[in-house]
Amino acid sequence: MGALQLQGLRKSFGKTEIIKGVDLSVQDGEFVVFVGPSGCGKSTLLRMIAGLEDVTTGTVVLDGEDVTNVAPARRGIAMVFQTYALYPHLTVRDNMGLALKQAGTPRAEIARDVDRASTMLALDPYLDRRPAELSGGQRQRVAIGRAIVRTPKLFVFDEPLSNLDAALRVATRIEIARLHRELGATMIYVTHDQVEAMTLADRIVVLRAGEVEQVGAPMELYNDPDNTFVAGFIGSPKMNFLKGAALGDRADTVGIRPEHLAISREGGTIPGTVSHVEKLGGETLVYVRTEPHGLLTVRLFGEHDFAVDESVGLTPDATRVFRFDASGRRLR
Ligand SMILES: Nc1ncnc2c1ncn2[C@@H]1O[C@H](COP(=O)(O)OP(=O)(O)OP(=O)(O)O)[C@@H](O)[C@H]1O
Repeated sequence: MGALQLQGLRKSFGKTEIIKGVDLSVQDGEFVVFVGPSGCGKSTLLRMIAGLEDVTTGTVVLDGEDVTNVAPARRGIAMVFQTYALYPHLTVRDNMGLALKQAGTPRAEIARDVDRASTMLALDPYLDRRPAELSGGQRQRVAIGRAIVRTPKLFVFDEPLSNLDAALRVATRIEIARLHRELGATMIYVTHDQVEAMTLADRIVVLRAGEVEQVGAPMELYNDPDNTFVAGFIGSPKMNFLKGAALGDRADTVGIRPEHLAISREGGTIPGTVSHVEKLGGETLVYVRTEPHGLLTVRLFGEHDFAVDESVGLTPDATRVFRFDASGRRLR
């Protein structure tokens, strides 16, 4: 139940091709996250899977069935969006049970399924309220509950947490991870949030301008990126890119993560000047102006007192550098 194959998927709006040939196989029960810069086509791809957007060429296969031309409601896919799209005049209970009611499900069965979902999502105390009487996080839980009661083959989520404040985002993220474990359902999730992608995904799909750059488990992408794009996109703060020639390195570009760049007042391989310091509590980020590499980021654990305009030296941990050729491809 819930295996998905995308084969040669393409999508054009007018003359502009937005999705440029995507092949992807998602296993039953897998949690796959789409990430990529704004406008790269994440939502469009998700909407093509759900049937909300026509496919220009290619096929969508769900559970072994070609659903490319099947209407959204008949695909067995439940969708959760950034905006909750709840019916304001219906109670939480009725919002959650509506799809089942419309499908002609017997009343007792609806009540049982709604109760089960509401218990999973800790919504029991709110079943008789209307959406206006709920917080944003509670509303999003109702939208998720509405998806669960349909026992879909596949869940698709389009930035479901981006309207929530920081604390609620964390709580709801953990709930989604738990739901995935409990339901064992296939989930496809679009986000621009690094932490959501890293913590929720079994595999992350990195998209760039309508094409797949790399697919892999979060730590695989972090530890073994194929190119400068993936290396720069996965990880926050992002990887530093240095000029190989200036370091006497055979590579065009040398990548080093901020946590693998040592900083010292006594000097180092790369001289520079502190341009800015951010103390985040548990860690300190020091931004250092260098020649010819530009602004580099150093990540230190704990609190550190580097001052703006101070002269420092940076030294990359030689065992943690990534090498890339002039086209950005990884040299292994
Ligand atoms: N209905 C449409 N007509 C024309 N162009 C569209 C349409 N929908 C999306 N696009 C374009 O397709 C591209 C991809 O959009 P999409 O919403 O899929 O990107 P995204 O990766 O989800 O971006 P974001 O992270 O900003 O939400 C964008 O350039 C967008 O302007």
